[in-house]
Amino acid sequence: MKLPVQFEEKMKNLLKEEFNQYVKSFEEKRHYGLRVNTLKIEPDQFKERVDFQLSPVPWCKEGFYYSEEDKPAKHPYYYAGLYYIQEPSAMAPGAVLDVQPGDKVLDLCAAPGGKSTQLGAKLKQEGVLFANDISATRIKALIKNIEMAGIRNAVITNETPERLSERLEEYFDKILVDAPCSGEGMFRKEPQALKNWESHGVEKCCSMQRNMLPYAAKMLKPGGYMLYSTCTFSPEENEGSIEEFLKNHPDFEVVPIPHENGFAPGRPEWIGGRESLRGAVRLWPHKVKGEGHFLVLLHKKEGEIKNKVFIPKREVSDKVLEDFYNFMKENINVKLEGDFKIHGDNLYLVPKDVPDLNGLRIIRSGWLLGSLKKNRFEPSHVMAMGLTKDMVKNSIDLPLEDPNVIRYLKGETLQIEGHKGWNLVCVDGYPLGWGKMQQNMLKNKYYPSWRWM
Ligand SMILES: C[S@@+](CC[C@H](N)C(=O)[O-])C[C@H]1O[C@@H](n2cnc3c(N)ncnc32)[C@H](O)[C@@H]1O
Repeated sequence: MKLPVQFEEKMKNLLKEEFNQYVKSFEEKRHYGLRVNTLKIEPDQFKERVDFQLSPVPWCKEGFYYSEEDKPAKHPYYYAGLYYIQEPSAMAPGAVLDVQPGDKVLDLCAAPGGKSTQLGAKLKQEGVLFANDISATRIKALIKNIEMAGIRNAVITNETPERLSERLEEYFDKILVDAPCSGEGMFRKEPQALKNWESHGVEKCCSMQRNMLPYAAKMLKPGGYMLYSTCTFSPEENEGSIEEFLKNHPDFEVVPIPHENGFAPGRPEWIGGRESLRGAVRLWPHKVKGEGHFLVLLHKKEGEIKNKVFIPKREVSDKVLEDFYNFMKENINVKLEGDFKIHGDNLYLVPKDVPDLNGLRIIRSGWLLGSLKKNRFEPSHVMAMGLTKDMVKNSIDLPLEDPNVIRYLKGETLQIEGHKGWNLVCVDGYPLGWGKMQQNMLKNKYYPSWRWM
């Protein structure tokens, strides 16, 4: 691989005798990874069900390397949201940030959602995940990935960190800032990263990172944790951006991340930074089976919350929800508790304790249940993905080898027997979407834009 001369020279100066080993890693094959979605299945069960050649990623207990021949993106279980295809090093930030069910979590730079889906799984549907990204195009993949994963407690926003911070001051327990960066760690995985490096230089990225970090800090509760990560090697964007941040935020300190599983320490000496930055982590492609990454965990000092965020009472009248309640009575075995919200004709279940967000660019206010049409409720594909088979009255459970699985995913009508009306179509018990049964024919309600091609 031809690396930019300027980049090679810089890395040679930094790494000295280690440089040869480092640069040799660019000639080696990249590693492929997938992360099991524990909202749907446990890793052990998953391993038994698939015939991929899996071996564990040391730093992420749900993460596995797979072989190039496995093709996991072309498997019905992928469509059922049982796993997310993720570069192994990219699993590290979500593994290190200790998210607990019930936490309020922000993923500030979330698209396409690799880390959001990981954090969402850790929340186990309790608490709230705010997944934000500034890019209106990249956010489309974020929506799809969160919805496919069956995360019911996510709010998706398309905002600047500054505007978010005006409304969500001291609100979050945990924040991930997976910052835009020059992407040097991705040169081996994505040749496009080399081109981006030339247009999105280190300097430009530093300024974006240094600009957003104070807003992220403002949104963190006293006593909360913030994880900053990049997929680049440049000291300026890593130890440098954090040194700059810590200079202006004495209420934050570095929490050392254990240097195990091949994790190498931060290098404060490269930017004349404080010693505690050695507690950061660098993932080097010549030391781990994965691409280049940097992570640092920061803790905000304990203290009183000065800015209590106002949580409005959301009430939608039973009259408006009548068709929805009728649908629930006929089709769903559980009661959905919480606040409902209507946008246009879309009905959402809003996660607990979400503040008033009026005026912000909200892409999803919570779990999109469906739409209130004239005299009926139409459940959404997103609702199907967030359900389990035992939550519905009627389902059609197809075994993996049944050709109807692929037919369903292609959007075809199925000649099949089942209960009249709405059915949750599953593969081996895992929901794929809705179908509506009419006289031995299952009308396919699979999302047209997600179809198997
Ligand atoms: C490294 S990528 C995030 C990858 C993502 N966390 C994942 O795991 O899939 C950085 C993201 O930051 C977004 N971004 C850039 N500037 C931003 C800003 N000022 N506020 C929020 N997001 C921003 C980009 O659109 C990009 O999607």
